[in-house]
Amino acid sequence: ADLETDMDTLSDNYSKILKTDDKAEFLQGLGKMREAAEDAKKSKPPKFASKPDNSPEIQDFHKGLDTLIGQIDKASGYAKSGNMDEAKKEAEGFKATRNANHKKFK
Ligand code: HEM
Repeated sequence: ADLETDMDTLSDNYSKILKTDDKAEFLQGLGKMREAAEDAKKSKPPKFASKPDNSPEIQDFHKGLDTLIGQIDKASGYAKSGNMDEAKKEAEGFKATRNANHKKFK
């Protein structure tokens, strides 16, 4: 998918997971977020469209997505072991990653 579509998928599922306390629904939403974040690595931010893949800008873009993926995996781990409170707390932390990366790349 293109970057905008991946971001819309991140956004839709992020709203869902913040609203639910249902473990299965939470994990399903995180799974879709993870796929979208991985897929986003195939694109470049429009403002850095002409930068090569090995440029500092694109490497830093990938690093931002990997940070989010790491947080998604942590939240999944908590949810799988039944600790929904910790899982939701971890998910709240996605916001800081989103905001920091949007400042640089959006
Ligand atoms: C929970 C995490 C995130 C959410 C919910 C989110 C959501 C969004 C949304 C709703 C948009 C606007 C899409 C549109 O124009 O239709 C957007 C754009 C964008 N986001 Fe994110 N984002 C997240 C994380 C990130 C991360 C980690 C990065 C980079 C490492 C990133 C980079 C961008 C860029 C470059 C755009 C502009 C895309 C374009 O203009 O084509 N986002 N994001």
